[in-house]
Amino acid sequence: MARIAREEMKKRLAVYFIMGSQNSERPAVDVLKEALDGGVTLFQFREKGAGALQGAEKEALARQLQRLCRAHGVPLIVNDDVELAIAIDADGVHVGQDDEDARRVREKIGDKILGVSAHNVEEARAAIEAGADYIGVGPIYPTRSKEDANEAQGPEILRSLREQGIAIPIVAIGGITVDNAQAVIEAGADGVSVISAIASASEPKAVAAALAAAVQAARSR
Ligand SMILES: Cc1ncc(COP(=O)(O)OP(=O)(O)O)c(N)n1
Ligand SMILES: Cc1nc(C(=O)O)sc1CCOP(=O)(O)O
Ligand SMILES: [Mg+2]
Repeated sequence: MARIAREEMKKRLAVYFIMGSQNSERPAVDVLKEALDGGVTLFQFREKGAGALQGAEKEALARQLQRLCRAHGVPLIVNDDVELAIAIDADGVHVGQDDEDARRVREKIGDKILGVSAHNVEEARAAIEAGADYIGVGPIYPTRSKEDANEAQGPEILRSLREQGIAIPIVAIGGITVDNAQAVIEAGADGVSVISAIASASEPKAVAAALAAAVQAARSR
């Protein structure tokens, strides 16, 4: 298997849904099934925070969600837990600045997809050097889904990274909804990453479809 090509990565980032069992009152499997039917293009398993599953239960849920993703041809990325990603043969891993060193993660996961969080141009350059396939930039807008989130930076951070020559695929994250998705793509992101917009929706399929349409509309401008 070879590293994912840049253009393929950009396409995959279009509607990047992140979820763990703690993000919805409904079973995660049901929410993900509907979201995939709506057009989610990439999924991150992020089992984290109060009430998060651990150990064998966490791995069992990851494998359940992975079966769904595979049935839809959508890659599954594991958040933080590199050993779990390797154990279940996930498609990739996402790590932040306080997680395992990205260069070390690249060594461990070979050609799997590597996503790294970056909040400024220095972190973006370091992520590229470490072998990231994409960077997650946020929070763009205020979020209630991450306890230790930084201050919201607005879409200007995306424009600024592009102006400073950062060409790696970028997914924007934090407070993104159907209403502001076009603005972040126009500012330079290749896709949008969301938790609550889909996980808390009464109709995840409809929201995923609306996000896909918004990204597509902004891309074709
Ligand atoms: C796509 C994407 N972007 C950013 C993050 C945040 O990662 P991190 O800063 O490590 O925070 P946690 O998600 O681990 O709490 C992400 N998970 N995904
Ligand atoms: C997981 C995560 N990382 C962020 C960052 O800024 O790095 S913001 C965030 C939570 C995104 O959830 P919502 O779509 O509900 O705002
Ligand atoms: Mg992390």
